Amino acid sequence: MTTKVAVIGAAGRMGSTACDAVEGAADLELVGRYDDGDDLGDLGGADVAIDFTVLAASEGNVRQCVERGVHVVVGTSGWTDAKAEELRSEVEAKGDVGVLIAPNFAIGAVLMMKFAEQAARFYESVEVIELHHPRKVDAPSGTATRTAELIGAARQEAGVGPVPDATTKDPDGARGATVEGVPVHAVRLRGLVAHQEVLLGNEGEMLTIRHDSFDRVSFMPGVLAGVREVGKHPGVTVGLEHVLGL
Ligand SMILES: NC(=O)C1=CN([C@@H]2O[C@H](COP(=O)(O)OP(=O)(O)OC[C@H]3O[C@@H](n4cnc5c(N)ncnc54)[C@H](OP(=O)(O)O)[C@@H]3O)[C@@H](O)[C@H]2O)C=CC1
Ligand SMILES: O=C(O)C1=N[C@H](C(=O)O)C[C@H](O)C1
Repeated sequence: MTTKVAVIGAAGRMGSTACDAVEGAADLELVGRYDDGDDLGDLGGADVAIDFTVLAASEGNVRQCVERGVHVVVGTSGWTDAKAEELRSEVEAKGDVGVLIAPNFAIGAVLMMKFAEQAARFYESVEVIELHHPRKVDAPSGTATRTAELIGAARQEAGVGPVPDATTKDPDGARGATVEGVPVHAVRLRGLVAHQEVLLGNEGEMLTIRHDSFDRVSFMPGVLAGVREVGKHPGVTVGLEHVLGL
């Protein structure tokens, strides 16, 4: 039996790659492509919808899918824990419907976040540098934000104090954004796709954890795993690691 899939944001960079991936999978059938201004209607009878749009649109798209009893795999960045929490009771009220929100579908990026979370408690200093293509509209990236949240929580749990930093003068924000106490820096550079480094430092040593997506196909095994698994996870799940059993 095939799973029917609709893609929202289908003309975009990720949406079009996801359409190709669904069409290339023998167990999946692409039943709908939706973009800005399209009525989602019954989503072409889809079992699962994939959303790669912008946050402002994604929130409404997800709610419409849930209302229709369609599972959703969300890749759009900007879904904070608080937003996911707001959605939780609405999704749970629909019984079996599953919503999977993944800041990053690349397997290596999921591992990078996991490794950074594990390393966090051992280091005094930590900084996140995310590097992306210059057409990206949001900064810092969803992946960098999630990474910093995981690191911040691990440091807090272990009782690690604030990162040492003597800066008292930074009128132009050269030290970057601060997410959960972790400095986060965003680079936008022609030629890049999606990359991130987590730098962890102690007296006399540094650990660098780096992941590179050189092509958007890198996200597709994770997207397809999400499509296949989301129905087995009723409610709201944040992070592909839960689907991968990490
Ligand atoms: N989780 C992950 O692994 C990854 C997540 N992303 C995230 O996915 C999102 C999309 O990225 P990307 O594909 O590069 O961006 P694009 O701008 O290429 O694609 C976004 C698409 O969504 C469409 N869109 C905008 N508003 C709506 C709406 N209301 N309903 C339906 N479609 C709409 C846009 O149409 P139009 O151009 O006409 O406005 C466009 O076709 C971003 O948030 C990005 O950060 C990206 C890569 C990996
Ligand atoms: O916009 C992108 O390209 C990406 N967005 C996601 C993010 O914000 O983390 C995932 C990946 O970094 C690519």
